[in-house]
Amino acid sequence: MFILVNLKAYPCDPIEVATAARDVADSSGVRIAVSPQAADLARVAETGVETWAQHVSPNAHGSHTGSTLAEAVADNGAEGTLINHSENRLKLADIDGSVGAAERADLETVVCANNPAQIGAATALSPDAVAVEPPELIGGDVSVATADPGIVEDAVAAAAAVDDAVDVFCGAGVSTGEDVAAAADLGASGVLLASGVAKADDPAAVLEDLVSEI
Ligand SMILES: O=C[C@H](O)COP(=O)(O)O
Repeated sequence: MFILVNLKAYPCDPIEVATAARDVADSSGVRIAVSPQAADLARVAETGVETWAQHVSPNAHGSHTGSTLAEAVADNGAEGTLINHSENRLKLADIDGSVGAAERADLETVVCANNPAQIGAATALSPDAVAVEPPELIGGDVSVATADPGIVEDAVAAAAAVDDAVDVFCGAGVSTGEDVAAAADLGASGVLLASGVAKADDPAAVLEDLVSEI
């Protein structure tokens, strides 16, 4: 299982989380990545943790004020990027463009989607992975794998029907090792989570728990 921790715009210390994630990944052997604000990418990457961007623009170099270029995040240490997160939705053409931009910059890609139908469409764009996240469960206390296991199973089936080389992750409300194990049992090969770590008093303890049943 891949554990991808999105720090969103939470007021946490990205270096504290990154350092804890690096240490837990090293001691457990579990793949863990941290996705900070774009401005924090370089210093998070310097900790040695696998570092992901939260978004990349479909644009290439040029007159695109405010864009976050795939090349720029890669140059600042990112190894992958989220695309089309529920809190940063893109048009289909821009999702396609962002996947292409990420591939040009050698970034791994996870395209987020709300439901299995969107997962099928996202899979057709050939990212490395897709992530299903029911928006109503994001930021809550109940894991998607507990609250709506069918959506994870349906997302896995929807992706496999299009391209079984694309991995399927799930997210929303994931905060414990039990949640990660439940996601794996439903066919997910990774989890995308945020508040469980970013809002925790002790992020290291949460990360230790997250890997405890893998
Ligand atoms: O990117 C992460 C997801 O939106 C899940 O967020 P959450 O773990 O706070 O529910």
